[in-house]
Amino acid sequence: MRLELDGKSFGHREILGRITLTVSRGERLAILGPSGIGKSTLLRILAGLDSRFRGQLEGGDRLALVFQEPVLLPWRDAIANITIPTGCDVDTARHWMEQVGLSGHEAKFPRQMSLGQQRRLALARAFAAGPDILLADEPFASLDEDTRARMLALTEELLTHTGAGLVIVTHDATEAEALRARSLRLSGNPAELQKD
Ligand SMILES: Nc1ncnc2c1ncn2[C@@H]1O[C@H](COP(=O)(O)OP(=O)(O)OP(=O)(O)O)[C@@H](O)[C@H]1O
Repeated sequence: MRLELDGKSFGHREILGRITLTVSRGERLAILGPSGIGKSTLLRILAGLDSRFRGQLEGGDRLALVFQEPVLLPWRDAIANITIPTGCDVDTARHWMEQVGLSGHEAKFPRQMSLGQQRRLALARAFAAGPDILLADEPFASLDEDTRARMLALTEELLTHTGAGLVIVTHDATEAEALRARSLRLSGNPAELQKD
């Protein structure tokens, strides 16, 4: 995918300036920057969730999204939480649950799972969609250190295994390192991207 952004504003406030970004399969990119600078706004534009910007987005890639909140279907069990949104079959859903270490939890409802397990389920759902590029907005925030380290290692492994590309928004440069992602930093007003 390629984004050529000339600018993005909310009302009269110019949030993002000129930004050019290209990401393909196998490439990993981390977007760093302080709270409120426009990281999530940029990711939403890349995801096609916000089309009210000046510039051009060239797509064609299959995308999957992971957010800070797992955003699961509360009245469906774990397997259905993968099959319904992705359209994959039950065997594929089981395979991805196994990949993220959730074998045996297939019939559980989200509320019966810990936050770490729910996040892993959201990750399994994302990979079950067979994405060319995974777009992730702070998916490891507010996890305890051990769970965070395990989730980072798991995500790195699955990216390598599937060859999917990554754009991750994070406050934390160590996450970019753990994921072997190239770091770019949003700064300025309106914000632009600089090499970290
Ligand atoms: N829908 C909206 N309407 C108006 N202003 C918005 C909207 N969404 C975001 N903003 C503003 O745009 C700016 C950038 O927000 P954004 O959520 O992209 O920042 P962020 O870098 O992701 O922050 P954080 O790290 O805290 O999540 C903020 O000042 C925010 O208040």
